[in-house]
Amino acid sequence: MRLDPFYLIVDGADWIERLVPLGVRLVQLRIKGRDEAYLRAEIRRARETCARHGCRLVVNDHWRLAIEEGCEAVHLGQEDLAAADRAAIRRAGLRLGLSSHDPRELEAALAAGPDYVALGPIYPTVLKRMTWAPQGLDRLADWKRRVAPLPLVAIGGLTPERLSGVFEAGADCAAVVTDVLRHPDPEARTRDWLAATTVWR
Ligand SMILES: Cc1ncc(COP(=O)(O)OP(=O)(O)O)c(N)n1
Ligand SMILES: Cc1nc(C(=O)O)sc1CCOP(=O)(O)O
Ligand SMILES: [Mg+2]
Repeated sequence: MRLDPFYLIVDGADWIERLVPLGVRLVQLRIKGRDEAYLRAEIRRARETCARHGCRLVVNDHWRLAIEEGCEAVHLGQEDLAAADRAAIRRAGLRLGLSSHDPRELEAALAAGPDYVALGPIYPTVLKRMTWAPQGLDRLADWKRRVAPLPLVAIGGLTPERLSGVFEAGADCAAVVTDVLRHPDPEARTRDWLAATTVWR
């Protein structure tokens, strides 16, 4: 699986309608704490928008809905993975991205046969409470050696200014939430990310 180097993560289909038309090629819909009807409607809208704009959509957590809505990819954390029906995910032809935060989780992720592996948080993140200290770039380089030839996604506290370090350490792709969604001008920041990742595309 070849990943675009810019992986935008958003919490609603409205964001996808705003930002994907700017040229985003890889987006994750990450919605927490909503009921199934809401999630299904959001996934459907996101899928339609992404299909129109040639953007790959990854659904976070909700693999059953992703299958039912004919999506292409899901991202699961370790607890999500333990509870998921991997055979059903594979039968549906879904691509699978997995989180990892330590060597034990990396081993479990690789054993599940993913299409990419994510490592985080590379830098401190304000998005969610994490029990792991920032991993840093040396850890990322170590992960690259263990994960290749699968693509490696870096996540956590990333900004355009931090991208060269992250890609030079071995990441194939950089995922972001806060730096774009909480920017005063998310459209302009999305363009900054697209420009900053051009050289890695
Ligand atoms: C690309 C990417 N990497 C890591 C995560 C985190 O997934 P998870 O550990 O399941 O945590 P939540 O995002 O569900 O809170 C991700 N979503 N995407
Ligand atoms: C959702 C998520 N998962 C992480 C992990 O390490 O698995 S770090 C993270 C937050 C990423 O958001 P931001 O770009 O705002 O720091
Ligand atoms: Mg999850």
